Amino acid sequence: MPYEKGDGQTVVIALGGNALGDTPAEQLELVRHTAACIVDLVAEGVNVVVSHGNGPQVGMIKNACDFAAARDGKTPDIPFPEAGAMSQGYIGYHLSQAILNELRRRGIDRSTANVVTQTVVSADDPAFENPTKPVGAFLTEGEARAKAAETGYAYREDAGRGWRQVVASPRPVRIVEFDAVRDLVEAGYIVVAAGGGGVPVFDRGSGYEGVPAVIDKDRSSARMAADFGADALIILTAVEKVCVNFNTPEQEALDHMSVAEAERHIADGQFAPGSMLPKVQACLEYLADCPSGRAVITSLERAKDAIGGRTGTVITVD
Ligand SMILES: Nc1ncnc2c1ncn2[C@@H]1O[C@H](COP(=O)(O)OP(=O)(O)O)[C@@H](O)[C@H]1O
Ligand SMILES: NC(=O)OP(=O)(O)O
Repeated sequence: MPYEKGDGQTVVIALGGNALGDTPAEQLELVRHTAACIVDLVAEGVNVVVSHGNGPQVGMIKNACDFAAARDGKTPDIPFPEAGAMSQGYIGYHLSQAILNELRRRGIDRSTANVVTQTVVSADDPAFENPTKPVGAFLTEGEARAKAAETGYAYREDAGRGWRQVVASPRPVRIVEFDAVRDLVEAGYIVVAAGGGGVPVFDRGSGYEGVPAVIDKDRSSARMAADFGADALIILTAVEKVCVNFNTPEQEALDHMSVAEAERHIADGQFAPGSMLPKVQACLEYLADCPSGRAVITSLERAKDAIGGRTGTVITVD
């Protein structure tokens, strides 16, 4: 099936933690399923840009490097932005390989491109004063307190699930490699970009400089979707639809929200901070810049049906 330039809609997909898992072996297994869901869209003629999270992975890489350095005294210190770039390479490699294998299995003549991406953030972003983004593995409170004393890193309780290291999560201002991503998409590649939100960098005028932080991948995906003027931003997570009164007997799944309705639900505290709230906020950021667009939150498994308008929670301006 040869690629025809310009056919189909362009969508930016943000992959949640359930698409990747927590260990290399788990990830290699899970991305086969993830790739099948992505190639379902490619087969429908959709031009796909894929972004993904990296919280567990960047924490794993940084922790392994810190452990090795403390143990052998020879492994160099690996700064956080470098660990973020490594996480993009590691996850992008698995995703890209799985997509290529699925394309080959279906006889679709397309290829992938991974772009290790930098994202400009602002030095005066208040997020630097208040670390909120969980990275790495879950710990007990005792383990977290011991780690904090040993390393000076910040740890917090994460939604009743355990304790995790937290780092600053500044707002994405600009995707540095956006022009390259656009050219690759226009040339017919399935592009993996802005993984982990992109490595956060300051633009010092004289050059870029890495920053120890993790940008929310849904917000960077929204930035990229707006820059594309994409037909849709698709946020894939573990639930088919956004709910009000989530996890209560009154839970109600939403098929559609206007921006005004979404803002009302946010004001009512319907979406949990650190999980669903940033996803809905990312959708609103995309729609603010791209008012004719469509933002969709759904599960990985229902991505194809959601593109076809058959499920998911769709958010539009009206
Ligand atoms: N109002 C809500 N409606 C639906 N899901 C919600 C809501 N509030 C919180 N959630 C939870 O948020 C999760 C998505 O957040 P999270 O797991 O952090 O995302 P990611 O898929 O990016 O890793 C859902 O799987 C669900 O368990
Ligand atoms: N960068 C990012 O948003 O990662 P998670 O989705 O794993 O939190």
